[in-house]
Amino acid sequence: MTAITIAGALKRFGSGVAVDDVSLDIAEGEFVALLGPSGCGKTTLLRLIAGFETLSAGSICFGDRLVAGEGAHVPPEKRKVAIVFQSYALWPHMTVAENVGYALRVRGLGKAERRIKIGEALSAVELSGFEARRPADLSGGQRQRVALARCLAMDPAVILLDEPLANLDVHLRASMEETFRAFHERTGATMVYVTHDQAEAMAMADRIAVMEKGRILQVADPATLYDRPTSEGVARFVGNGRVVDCVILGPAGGDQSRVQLFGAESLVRASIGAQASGSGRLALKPERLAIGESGFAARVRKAVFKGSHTLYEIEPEAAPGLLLPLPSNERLAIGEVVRVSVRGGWLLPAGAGAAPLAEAA
Ligand SMILES: Nc1ncnc2c1ncn2[C@@H]1O[C@H](COP(=O)(O)OP(=O)(O)OP(=O)(O)O)[C@@H](O)[C@H]1O
Repeated sequence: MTAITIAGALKRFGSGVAVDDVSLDIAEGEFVALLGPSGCGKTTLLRLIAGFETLSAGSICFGDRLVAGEGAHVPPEKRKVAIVFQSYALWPHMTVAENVGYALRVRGLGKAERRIKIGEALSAVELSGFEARRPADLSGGQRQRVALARCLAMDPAVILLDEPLANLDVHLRASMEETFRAFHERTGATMVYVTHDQAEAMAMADRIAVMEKGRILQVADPATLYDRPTSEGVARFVGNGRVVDCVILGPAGGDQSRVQLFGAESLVRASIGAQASGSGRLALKPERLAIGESGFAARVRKAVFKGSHTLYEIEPEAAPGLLLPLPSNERLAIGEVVRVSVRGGWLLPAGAGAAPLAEAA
């Protein structure tokens, strides 16, 4: 397996910049997701890693080996990368075993060796016994697992995945997330996974790079991205967050600060770079708001029953026109005024930037 070092990667298409000065270190055996809205440059970055695009500036190394940049461009077939796309691109006339073993045959491996590698690869995706089936006789999820087995049999240094679950229905996606996770644990492969679906990225990746307009806004493990965003863009994009104005009253010990929010005082978490006083920007996740006895006053404006809970939209009395999502099991009437407390708001670092990123899907 191979570490990937991307340094100052730039990709221009004509006058447009698709990937803008991206630096990212991916450790050997790490599972990194590239997450962001449509057009943010994640597929282009993946294609640069694969070698399908040439860099306009910067460099990419696999381990110690320079594969792109400084006049070098190692072609895709020499990079030992395997790619899994949305469309599985299986040969319909070949059996599962033939599909998985095709590239091995082209490479000149003998029959016995091929059989072993095919067996191992199919076992890694839990498809042992499916060798003789044809793609038409498989479900969508099984086909995607054959595509995974095919790339595994190639013994790749790096596995790149471009929205591989986009064509599958919701139930299948959940079970395929499990398959990818198990596959990663079992193989220890270095994996880079492109998606615009944050739940998918959160469920699988060791770290997530959130991209916007060709740049990486933040790279962190899923919990850090969710709880400690460093920019307004990430705070909004991840976990359907909202960013609101508050007044910082002062530190409250540890990483806590006291803030005035919609006319009530709250304890929130603060980053090291957060200001000690003055006006601040507070990141709120819907499930960190709770209806109770204390807190700011807000009017219930909308209610959508979701089965396990009801998703309310509340309008703080101190901020007319601002609607905040709040999931709750309480039964509240539209128009009712409630008290809302903040549990675990996150005071953004000063200068976190107000660049808007498309709301999460
Ligand atoms: N071959 C190309 N020629 C010109 N512009 C391109 C080319 N490929 C990508 N772009 C542009 O580069 C930007 C980034 O595209 P890219 O496909 O990397 O985004 P993405 O985040 O993967 O989006 P999506 O999720 O929609 O696939 C877009 O503005 C796109 O139009």
